[in-house]
Amino acid sequence: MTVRVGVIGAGMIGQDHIRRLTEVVTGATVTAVADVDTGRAAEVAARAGATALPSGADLVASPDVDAVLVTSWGPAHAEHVLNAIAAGKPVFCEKPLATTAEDCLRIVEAERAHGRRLVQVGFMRRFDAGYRQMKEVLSTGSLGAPLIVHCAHRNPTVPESYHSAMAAQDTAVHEIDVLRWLLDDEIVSAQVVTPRATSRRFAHLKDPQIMIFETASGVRIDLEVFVNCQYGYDIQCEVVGEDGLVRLPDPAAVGIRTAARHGTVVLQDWKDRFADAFDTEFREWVASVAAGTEPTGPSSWDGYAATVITDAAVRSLEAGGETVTTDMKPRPAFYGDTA
Ligand SMILES: NC(=O)c1ccc[n+]([C@@H]2O[C@H](COP(=O)([O-])OP(=O)(O)OC[C@H]3O[C@@H](n4cnc5c(N)ncnc54)[C@H](O)[C@@H]3O)[C@@H](O)[C@H]2O)c1
Ligand SMILES: O[C@H]1[C@H](O)[C@@H](O)[C@H](O)[C@@H](O)[C@H]1O
Repeated sequence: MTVRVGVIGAGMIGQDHIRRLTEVVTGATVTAVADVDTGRAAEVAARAGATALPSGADLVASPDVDAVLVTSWGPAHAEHVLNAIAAGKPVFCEKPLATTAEDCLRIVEAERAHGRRLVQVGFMRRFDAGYRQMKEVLSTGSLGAPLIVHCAHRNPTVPESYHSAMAAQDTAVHEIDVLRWLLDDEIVSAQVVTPRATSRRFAHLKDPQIMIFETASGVRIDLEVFVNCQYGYDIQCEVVGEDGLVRLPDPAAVGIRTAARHGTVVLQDWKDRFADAFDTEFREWVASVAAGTEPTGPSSWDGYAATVITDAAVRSLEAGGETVTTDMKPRPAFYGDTA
Protein backbone atom coordinates (compact mmCIF):
# COMPACT_ATOMS: atom_id res chain seq x y z
CA MET A 1 0.00 0.00 0.00
CA THR A 2 1.25 3.51 -0.81
CA VAL A 3 0.44 5.80 2.11
CA ARG A 4 -1.19 9.04 0.92
CA VAL A 5 0.03 11.79 3.25
CA GLY A 6 -1.55 15.24 3.67
CA VAL A 7 0.76 17.96 5.01
CA ILE A 8 -0.51 20.87 7.14
CA GLY A 9 2.08 23.67 7.28
CA ALA A 10 4.23 24.21 4.19
CA GLY A 11 7.07 26.17 5.81
CA MET A 12 10.71 25.23 6.23
CA ILE A 13 10.42 21.80 7.82
CA GLY A 14 7.13 20.98 6.06
CA GLN A 15 8.88 21.39 2.72
CA ASP A 16 11.86 19.35 3.89
CA HIS A 17 9.59 16.50 5.04
CA ILE A 18 7.67 16.64 1.73
CA ARG A 19 10.99 16.16 -0.08
CA ARG A 20 11.81 13.31 2.29
CA LEU A 21 8.45 11.60 1.77
CA THR A 22 8.59 11.95 -2.02
CA GLU A 23 12.32 11.45 -2.73
CA VAL A 24 13.82 9.44 0.13
CA VAL A 25 11.21 7.23 1.77
CA THR A 26 9.52 4.52 -0.27
CA GLY A 27 5.85 3.66 0.18
CA ALA A 28 4.53 7.20 0.61
CA THR A 29 3.17 9.95 -1.59
CA VAL A 30 2.08 13.48 -0.69
CA THR A 31 -1.44 14.06 -2.01
CA ALA A 32 -2.51 17.29 -0.27
CA VAL A 33 -1.01 20.41 1.30
CA ALA A 34 -2.67 23.11 3.43
CA ASP A 35 -1.26 26.28 4.98
CA VAL A 36 -2.83 29.48 6.31
CA ASP A 37 -0.62 31.12 3.71
CA THR A 38 -2.66 29.78 0.79
CA GLY A 39 -0.21 31.12 -1.79
CA ARG A 40 2.57 29.10 -0.18
CA ALA A 41 0.33 26.00 0.00
CA ALA A 42 -0.44 26.31 -3.74
CA GLU A 43 3.23 26.72 -4.66
CA VAL A 44 4.47 23.84 -2.49
CA ALA A 45 1.59 21.55 -3.57
CA ALA A 46 2.28 22.25 -7.25
CA ARG A 47 5.96 21.36 -6.81
CA ALA A 48 5.02 18.10 -5.04
CA GLY A 49 2.30 17.14 -7.55
CA ALA A 50 -0.27 17.42 -4.73
CA THR A 51 -3.53 19.34 -4.31
CA ALA A 52 -3.64 22.52 -2.23
CA LEU A 53 -6.63 22.48 0.13
CA PRO A 54 -8.07 25.59 1.80
CA SER A 55 -7.64 24.50 5.43
CA GLY A 56 -6.20 21.88 7.73
CA ALA A 57 -9.74 20.66 8.51
CA ASP A 58 -10.44 20.12 4.78
CA LEU A 59 -7.17 18.23 4.46
CA VAL A 60 -7.93 15.90 7.39
CA ALA A 61 -11.39 15.19 5.93
CA SER A 62 -10.10 14.55 2.40
CA PRO A 63 -10.70 10.99 1.08
CA ASP A 64 -7.31 11.27 -0.65
CA VAL A 65 -5.46 11.51 2.69
CA ASP A 66 -4.68 8.33 4.67
CA ALA A 67 -2.35 9.97 7.20
CA VAL A 68 -1.66 13.53 8.32
CA LEU A 69 1.65 15.33 8.87
CA VAL A 70 1.44 18.48 11.01
CA THR A 71 4.29 20.94 10.43
CA SER A 72 2.48 24.21 11.12
CA TRP A 73 3.46 26.64 13.91
CA GLY A 74 3.43 25.09 17.38
CA PRO A 75 0.30 26.91 18.66
CA ALA A 76 -1.70 25.41 15.75
CA HIS A 77 -0.64 21.79 16.33
CA ALA A 78 -3.30 20.73 18.85
CA GLU A 79 -6.25 21.66 16.64
CA HIS A 80 -4.96 19.65 13.66
CA VAL A 81 -3.95 16.63 15.76
CA LEU A 82 -7.37 16.55 17.46
CA ASN A 83 -9.09 16.72 14.05
CA ALA A 84 -7.00 13.79 12.81
CA ILE A 85 -7.82 11.71 15.89
CA ALA A 86 -11.54 12.49 15.46
CA ALA A 87 -11.25 11.27 11.86
CA GLY A 88 -9.41 8.11 13.03
CA LYS A 89 -6.34 8.94 10.87
CA PRO A 90 -2.70 8.40 11.91
CA VAL A 91 -1.00 11.73 12.54
CA PHE A 92 2.67 12.65 12.75
CA CYS A 93 3.08 15.97 14.59
CA GLU A 94 6.34 17.90 14.60
CA LYS A 95 7.43 18.95 18.07
CA PRO A 96 5.88 20.38 20.17
CA LEU A 97 2.77 18.21 20.36
CA ALA A 98 1.09 21.33 21.75
CA THR A 99 2.34 24.48 23.43
CA THR A 100 0.41 23.95 26.68
CA ALA A 101 0.21 20.91 28.95
CA GLU A 102 -3.61 21.24 28.93
CA ASP A 103 -3.75 20.91 25.14
CA CYS A 104 -1.38 17.93 25.27
CA LEU A 105 -3.69 16.25 27.79
CA ARG A 106 -6.71 16.89 25.54
CA ILE A 107 -4.87 15.01 22.80
CA VAL A 108 -3.92 12.18 25.17
CA GLU A 109 -7.54 11.87 26.30
CA ALA A 110 -8.90 11.93 22.74
CA GLU A 111 -6.44 9.23 21.69
CA ARG A 112 -7.28 7.05 24.68
CA ALA A 113 -10.99 7.45 23.92
CA HIS A 114 -10.26 6.36 20.33
CA GLY A 115 -8.76 3.18 21.82
CA ARG A 116 -5.48 2.84 19.89
CA ARG A 117 -2.41 4.98 19.27
CA LEU A 118 -2.66 7.29 16.26
CA VAL A 119 -0.16 10.01 17.19
CA GLN A 120 3.62 10.15 16.76
CA VAL A 121 5.58 13.25 17.84
CA GLY A 122 8.61 14.46 15.84
CA PHE A 123 11.43 13.91 18.32
CA MET A 124 13.89 12.61 15.73
CA ARG A 125 16.85 11.95 18.01
CA ARG A 126 15.36 8.60 19.02
CA PHE A 127 16.08 7.56 15.41
CA ASP A 128 19.71 8.75 15.35
CA ALA A 129 22.15 5.85 14.97
CA GLY A 130 24.45 7.15 17.74
CA TYR A 131 21.70 7.55 20.34
CA ARG A 132 20.34 4.11 19.36
CA GLN A 133 23.77 2.58 20.01
CA MET A 134 23.88 4.31 23.40
CA LYS A 135 20.44 2.88 24.23
CA GLU A 136 21.61 -0.59 23.27
CA VAL A 137 24.67 -0.35 25.53
CA LEU A 138 22.62 1.00 28.45
CA SER A 139 20.02 -1.74 28.06
CA THR A 140 22.66 -4.48 28.54
CA GLY A 141 23.28 -3.19 32.07
CA SER A 142 27.06 -3.47 31.55
CA LEU A 143 27.63 0.09 32.80
CA GLY A 144 25.71 -0.50 36.02
CA ALA A 145 23.08 1.99 37.08
CA PRO A 146 23.32 5.39 35.33
CA LEU A 147 24.30 8.14 37.78
CA ILE A 148 25.09 11.33 35.85
CA VAL A 149 24.50 12.61 32.30
CA HIS A 150 26.57 15.45 30.79
CA CYS A 151 25.13 17.11 27.69
CA ALA A 152 25.76 20.10 25.47
CA HIS A 153 23.46 21.47 22.78
CA ARG A 154 25.15 24.19 20.76
CA ASN A 155 23.92 26.15 17.75
CA PRO A 156 26.25 28.55 15.90
CA THR A 157 23.76 31.46 16.03
CA VAL A 158 20.02 32.09 16.35
CA PRO A 159 17.83 34.83 14.85
CA GLU A 160 16.59 37.84 16.83
CA SER A 161 13.14 36.22 17.18
CA TYR A 162 14.66 33.49 19.40
CA HIS A 163 13.96 34.41 23.04
CA SER A 164 15.20 33.06 26.37
CA ALA A 165 12.33 30.60 27.00
CA MET A 166 13.05 28.96 23.62
CA ALA A 167 16.29 27.58 25.04
CA ALA A 168 14.05 25.08 26.87
CA GLN A 169 11.01 25.00 24.55
CA ASP A 170 12.78 24.75 21.20
CA THR A 171 16.28 23.54 21.94
CA ALA A 172 16.61 21.57 25.23
CA VAL A 173 13.32 19.82 24.46
CA HIS A 174 15.30 17.41 22.26
CA GLU A 175 17.53 16.34 25.18
CA ILE A 176 14.50 16.16 27.46
CA ASP A 177 12.82 13.67 25.15
CA VAL A 178 15.84 11.60 24.21
CA LEU A 179 17.08 11.31 27.81
CA ARG A 180 13.70 10.14 29.15
CA TRP A 181 13.87 7.43 26.46
CA LEU A 182 17.58 6.64 26.87
CA LEU A 183 17.43 6.31 30.66
CA ASP A 184 13.93 4.84 30.71
CA ASP A 185 13.27 7.21 33.59
CA GLU A 186 11.10 10.28 34.20
CA ILE A 187 12.37 13.82 34.81
CA VAL A 188 10.97 15.17 38.07
CA SER A 189 12.61 18.58 38.46
CA ALA A 190 14.38 21.30 36.50
CA GLN A 191 16.70 24.12 37.41
CA VAL A 192 18.10 26.70 34.99
CA VAL A 193 21.03 28.95 35.85
CA THR A 194 22.73 31.50 33.68
CA PRO A 195 26.48 32.02 33.59
CA ARG A 196 28.09 35.16 32.18
CA ALA A 197 26.30 35.90 28.91
CA THR A 198 28.11 35.81 25.59
CA SER A 199 28.56 39.21 23.94
CA ARG A 200 27.70 37.53 20.62
CA ARG A 201 23.94 37.46 21.16
CA PHE A 202 20.91 39.75 20.78
CA ALA A 203 20.64 41.74 24.03
CA HIS A 204 17.27 40.28 25.11
CA LEU A 205 18.56 36.68 25.13
CA LYS A 206 20.02 34.79 28.11
CA ASP A 207 22.71 32.68 26.46
CA PRO A 208 24.26 30.32 27.44
CA GLN A 209 22.01 28.58 29.97
CA ILE A 210 22.86 25.61 32.18
CA MET A 211 19.96 23.27 32.86
CA ILE A 212 20.02 20.69 35.61
CA PHE A 213 17.40 17.97 35.65
CA GLU A 214 16.78 15.21 38.16
CA THR A 215 15.05 11.93 37.32
CA ALA A 216 12.73 9.81 39.48
CA SER A 217 15.60 7.39 40.22
CA GLY A 218 17.98 10.22 41.18
CA VAL A 219 20.08 10.59 38.01
CA ARG A 220 21.40 14.15 37.61
CA ILE A 221 21.56 15.62 34.11
CA ASP A 222 23.54 18.76 33.33
CA LEU A 223 22.85 20.35 29.95
CA GLU A 224 24.63 23.35 28.49
CA VAL A 225 22.41 25.14 25.96
CA PHE A 226 24.55 27.63 24.04
CA VAL A 227 22.84 28.88 20.89
CA ASN A 228 25.39 31.49 19.77
CA CYS A 229 28.54 29.40 20.17
CA GLN A 230 29.73 30.58 16.72
CA TYR A 231 31.81 27.55 15.78
CA GLY A 232 29.14 25.06 14.71
CA TYR A 233 26.21 22.78 15.52
CA ASP A 234 27.50 20.52 18.24
CA ILE A 235 25.59 17.89 20.22
CA GLN A 236 27.33 16.10 23.09
CA CYS A 237 25.98 13.47 25.46
CA GLU A 238 27.75 11.23 27.96
CA VAL A 239 26.03 8.88 30.40
CA VAL A 240 28.17 7.95 33.42
CA GLY A 241 27.24 4.72 35.17
CA GLU A 242 28.56 2.77 38.17
CA ASP A 243 30.87 0.66 36.01
CA GLY A 244 31.68 2.83 33.01
CA LEU A 245 30.33 5.41 30.61
CA VAL A 246 28.90 5.67 27.12
CA ARG A 247 29.33 8.69 24.87
CA LEU A 248 27.40 9.85 21.79
CA PRO A 249 29.70 9.59 18.75
CA ASP A 250 30.39 12.68 16.66
CA PRO A 251 29.14 12.28 13.08
CA ALA A 252 31.62 10.39 10.92
CA ALA A 253 33.94 12.84 9.15
CA VAL A 254 37.21 12.56 7.29
CA GLY A 255 40.38 13.71 9.06
CA ILE A 256 42.12 16.54 7.26
CA ARG A 257 45.83 17.28 7.67
CA THR A 258 47.10 20.49 6.20
CA ALA A 259 49.19 23.54 7.10
CA ALA A 260 50.63 21.79 10.15
CA ARG A 261 47.17 21.00 11.55
CA HIS A 262 44.96 17.92 11.86
CA GLY A 263 41.18 18.24 12.15
CA THR A 264 37.66 17.48 10.96
CA VAL A 265 34.91 19.76 9.75
CA VAL A 266 32.25 20.72 12.35
CA LEU A 267 28.70 20.67 10.93
CA GLN A 268 26.89 24.01 10.95
CA ASP A 269 23.27 22.94 10.81
CA TRP A 270 20.90 20.63 12.71
CA LYS A 271 19.35 19.57 9.38
CA ASP A 272 22.67 18.01 8.33
CA ARG A 273 23.45 16.59 11.77
CA PHE A 274 20.13 14.76 12.00
CA ALA A 275 19.38 14.17 8.29
CA ASP A 276 19.68 10.39 8.63
CA ALA A 277 17.63 10.40 11.83
CA PHE A 278 14.80 12.30 10.09
CA ASP A 279 14.90 9.81 7.19
CA THR A 280 14.73 6.81 9.54
CA GLU A 281 11.97 8.48 11.56
CA PHE A 282 9.79 8.80 8.45
CA ARG A 283 10.70 5.36 7.07
CA GLU A 284 9.52 3.74 10.30
CA TRP A 285 6.42 5.92 10.57
CA VAL A 286 5.33 5.22 6.97
CA ALA A 287 5.96 1.49 7.51
CA SER A 288 3.71 1.48 10.60
CA VAL A 289 0.93 3.35 8.79
CA ALA A 290 1.18 1.02 5.76
CA ALA A 291 1.02 -2.02 8.04
CA GLY A 292 -1.94 -0.58 9.97
CA THR A 293 -0.04 -0.99 13.24
CA GLU A 294 0.41 1.53 16.06
CA PRO A 295 3.39 3.89 15.66
CA THR A 296 6.46 2.93 17.70
CA GLY A 297 8.02 6.41 17.93
CA PRO A 298 7.42 9.08 20.62
CA SER A 299 3.79 9.05 21.73
CA SER A 300 1.40 11.81 22.66
CA TRP A 301 2.28 10.99 26.29
CA ASP A 302 5.92 11.73 25.47
CA GLY A 303 4.76 15.00 23.86
CA TYR A 304 2.85 15.86 27.06
CA ALA A 305 5.83 14.98 29.30
CA ALA A 306 8.20 17.12 27.20
CA THR A 307 5.88 20.12 27.45
CA VAL A 308 5.48 19.73 31.25
CA ILE A 309 9.27 19.50 31.71
CA THR A 310 10.05 22.46 29.44
CA ASP A 311 7.41 24.47 31.35
CA ALA A 312 9.27 23.66 34.59
CA ALA A 313 12.58 24.77 33.04
CA VAL A 314 11.07 28.06 31.85
CA ARG A 315 9.56 28.67 35.30
CA SER A 316 12.97 28.08 36.88
CA LEU A 317 14.66 30.51 34.47
CA GLU A 318 12.00 33.13 35.22
CA ALA A 319 12.33 32.55 38.96
CA GLY A 320 16.09 33.25 38.88
CA GLY A 321 17.25 29.63 38.98
CA GLU A 322 15.23 27.97 41.72
CA THR A 323 14.55 24.24 41.36
CA VAL A 324 11.04 23.60 40.01
CA THR A 325 9.31 20.25 40.46
CA THR A 326 7.46 19.03 37.39
CA ASP A 327 3.69 18.81 37.69
CA MET A 328 3.05 15.63 35.72
CA LYS A 329 -0.06 13.42 35.86
CA PRO A 330 0.43 9.68 36.44
CA ARG A 331 1.24 7.82 33.22
CA PRO A 332 -1.80 5.91 31.89
CA ALA A 333 -1.29 2.16 31.26
CA PHE A 334 -2.40 2.85 27.65
CA TYR A 335 1.08 4.29 27.00
CA GLY A 336 3.02 1.39 28.58
CA ASP A 337 5.42 1.51 31.51
CA THR A 338 8.41 3.14 29.93
CA ALA A 339 9.39 6.53 28.59
N1 LIG B 1 12.27 18.23 14.89
C1 LIG B 1 12.98 19.33 14.73
O1 LIG B 1 14.19 19.36 14.96
C2 LIG B 1 12.33 20.58 14.22
C3 LIG B 1 13.12 21.50 13.53
C4 LIG B 1 12.51 22.66 13.05
C5 LIG B 1 11.16 22.89 13.28
N2 LIG B 1 10.44 21.98 13.98
C6 LIG B 1 9.02 22.24 14.29
O2 LIG B 1 8.27 22.24 13.07
C7 LIG B 1 7.24 23.22 13.16
C8 LIG B 1 7.34 24.16 11.96
O3 LIG B 1 8.57 24.82 11.99
P1 LIG B 1 9.16 25.60 10.71
O4 LIG B 1 10.54 25.96 11.06
O5 LIG B 1 8.89 24.84 9.47
O6 LIG B 1 8.26 26.92 10.73
P2 LIG B 1 7.85 27.85 9.49
O7 LIG B 1 7.46 29.16 10.10
O8 LIG B 1 8.91 27.82 8.44
O9 LIG B 1 6.55 27.14 8.88
C9 LIG B 1 5.33 27.05 9.56
C10 LIG B 1 4.21 27.07 8.54
O10 LIG B 1 2.96 26.83 9.21
C11 LIG B 1 2.00 27.69 8.63
N3 LIG B 1 0.87 27.79 9.57
C12 LIG B 1 0.79 28.53 10.70
N4 LIG B 1 -0.39 28.35 11.31
C13 LIG B 1 -1.07 27.44 10.57
C14 LIG B 1 -2.34 26.83 10.68
N5 LIG B 1 -3.18 27.12 11.70
N6 LIG B 1 -2.72 25.92 9.73
C15 LIG B 1 -1.90 25.64 8.70
N7 LIG B 1 -0.68 26.22 8.53
C16 LIG B 1 -0.27 27.09 9.46
C17 LIG B 1 2.74 28.98 8.34
O11 LIG B 1 2.06 29.79 7.39
C18 LIG B 1 4.08 28.44 7.83
O12 LIG B 1 4.05 28.23 6.42
C19 LIG B 1 7.39 23.92 14.52
O13 LIG B 1 6.51 23.35 15.44
C20 LIG B 1 8.84 23.62 14.90
O14 LIG B 1 9.05 23.56 16.30
C21 LIG B 1 10.99 20.81 14.42
O1 LIG C 1 14.25 24.38 16.02
C1 LIG C 1 15.62 24.11 16.13
C2 LIG C 1 15.83 22.61 16.07
O2 LIG C 1 14.93 21.97 16.89
C3 LIG C 1 17.26 22.22 16.38
O3 LIG C 1 17.41 20.83 16.49
C4 LIG C 1 17.82 22.90 17.64
O4 LIG C 1 19.20 22.65 17.74
C5 LIG C 1 17.61 24.40 17.61
O5 LIG C 1 18.13 24.98 18.78
C6 LIG C 1 16.15 24.73 17.43
O6 LIG C 1 15.99 26.15 17.41
